[in-house]
Amino acid sequence: MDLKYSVLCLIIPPPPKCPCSLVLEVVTMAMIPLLALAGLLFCVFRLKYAKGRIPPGAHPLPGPKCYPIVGRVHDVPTKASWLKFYEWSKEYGPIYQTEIFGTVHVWISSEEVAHDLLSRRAAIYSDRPQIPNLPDNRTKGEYLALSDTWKRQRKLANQLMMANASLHDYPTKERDRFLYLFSTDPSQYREFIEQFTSRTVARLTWGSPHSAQRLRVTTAGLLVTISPAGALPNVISWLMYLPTFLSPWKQEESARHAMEAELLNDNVKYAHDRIEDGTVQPSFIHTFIENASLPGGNSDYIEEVEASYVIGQMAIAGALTIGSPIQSFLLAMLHYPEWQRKLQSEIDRVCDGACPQWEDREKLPMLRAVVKEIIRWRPPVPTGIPHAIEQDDVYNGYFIPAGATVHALEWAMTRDEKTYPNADAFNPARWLEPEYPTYKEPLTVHPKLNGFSQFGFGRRTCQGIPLVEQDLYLAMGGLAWAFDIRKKRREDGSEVPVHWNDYTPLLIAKPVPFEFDAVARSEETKGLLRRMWESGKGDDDREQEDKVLRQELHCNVCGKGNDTKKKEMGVDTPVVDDALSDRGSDTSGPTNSATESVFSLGHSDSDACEIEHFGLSR
Ligand code: HEM
Repeated sequence: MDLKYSVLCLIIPPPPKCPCSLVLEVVTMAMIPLLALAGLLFCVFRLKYAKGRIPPGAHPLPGPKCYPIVGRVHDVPTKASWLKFYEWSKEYGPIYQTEIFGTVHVWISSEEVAHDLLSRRAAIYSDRPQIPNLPDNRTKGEYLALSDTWKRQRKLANQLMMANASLHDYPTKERDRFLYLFSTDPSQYREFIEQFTSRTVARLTWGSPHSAQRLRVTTAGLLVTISPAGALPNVISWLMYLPTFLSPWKQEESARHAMEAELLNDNVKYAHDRIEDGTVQPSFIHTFIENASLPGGNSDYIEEVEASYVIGQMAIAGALTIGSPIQSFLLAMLHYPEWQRKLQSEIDRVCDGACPQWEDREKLPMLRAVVKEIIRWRPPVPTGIPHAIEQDDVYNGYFIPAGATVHALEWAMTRDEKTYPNADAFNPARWLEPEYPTYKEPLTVHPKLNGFSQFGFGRRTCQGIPLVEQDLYLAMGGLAWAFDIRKKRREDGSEVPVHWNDYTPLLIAKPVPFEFDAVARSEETKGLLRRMWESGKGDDDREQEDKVLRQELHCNVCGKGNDTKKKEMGVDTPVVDDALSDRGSDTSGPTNSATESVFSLGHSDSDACEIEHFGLSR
């Protein structure tokens, strides 16, 4: 409970209670132990039932000894849980199981086993588990669940991606805008990166970046909702049976869900309005609406409201993920300056002093190798996105019960020394030189992201790879072209240390903040960056630009005007409104406990500040 509230309660006695609320309180108090007991019995029953089904000759999977009911929950750290699961894989092998509160979790740490099960036996390994804190994720059809639904929805997502395969010039425009903003204040790197990824995907999905900030808020909330380290019911699953009035998690999720629904509806309406006034821009929603009106078009098998969720999930997935490798890139450049120099010299030679464009990609294998190596070195989804198995199965003599949650442990796969010698080192050469097992020709095509283990297995693989590839290539290429990224130095000349592998704990892991200097590589670059912002900014940036030029920035919530902000930053640089939020990477969340939540409704000043900045009220 809030400390201020507890203190207030001591000073001011609460008002006398009405009989109705007393009855409610008594019923509530009586229900909690009953629900707890029912939950525990349910867990015991599920596990006993699963064990009773092991066919003759098969054995349970190896794994750490599990205690009744809780399993090994006490052993799983809230921070960097993937390191613990990786440690167990070294002890118990490439496939092992743990139990947590009645659910069997199967952990796969070898690509070969993942392909054997998730790809070759995809017919029974392609379901998604229920997310306890998102209880209707499997039934409602909003989050790609249940086989008929996800097959239909994936088909639509593929069609929309193919119809917009060029991605138009959205990634380039947004990259150009991002580089300039970054040059104004590199310490706001998380904010500017999140703006870049959410604006790009908002343009691609809805034809305009105007709702990118709302997308970030609802996405931050969804990440907490679905992450094991985000909301307690995801660990203690029987908490999902608490009625809404007793469950703060359900209350938060339903507020977030309402905001998400509003965002999706607004964007569909926006597309219809722009079609009507003749100013529509290419996007997934536009493709859907256009096709739906054709005979045999999309509306024959999918309704607009369902399509708005398919498209919305693409927007959410895009806003959630791509920022992680861009931040990891900055971290890698600080630890491996020699690779920064090599990358810069490839870009300078091939592009003749210009910023790399998507059309240059065939001639820039090192840049593509850096992109892929960043994802290998610091996997953005280190524990993978779980599948669920629909029928009992036996693999190499081991029994895997129906309903088990199956995790492709991406972190462990990237540490496999046979495939990635000296796996802890950031080494793009492993994709470029024939002596490495991962080398593949021709270098005009390889390395590329398609087919990489880090985007999943079987029928549920990531559907956003073309966008990831282009966004990362442009952002990392642009940063290397424009800046020298260096460790910060204190007044006495000593270096400010930068962490090596300290990442946020939610499903999408991002580096915790670190300090660095980013210096434009030449005076000419500075001028070019300003001109690139001019071409990258959208109509919606006019207001922001006015503020930049007039230096009239002001934070509505914390009350800090531009002077205060400039003083804090110690510089005389223009900043934009968005940049005032101190929660740039909150899609990954600062939590280090399963009970702390990034998205605690109205709980912290910075939440309130962000919501106000984004023009939201809940
Ligand atoms: C660095 C960026 C990204 C990474 C590392 C990543 C990784 C993943 C992984 C591991 C999965 C689960 C695969 C499986 O279950 O086997 C997944 C699913 C998915 N991704 Fe991505 N992703 C990224 C970006 C994106 C983007 C930009 C989009 C959309 C524009 C996207 C759309 C999706 C969708 C829709 C699914 C769900 C597919 C399903 O459930 O059938 N992802 N992604």
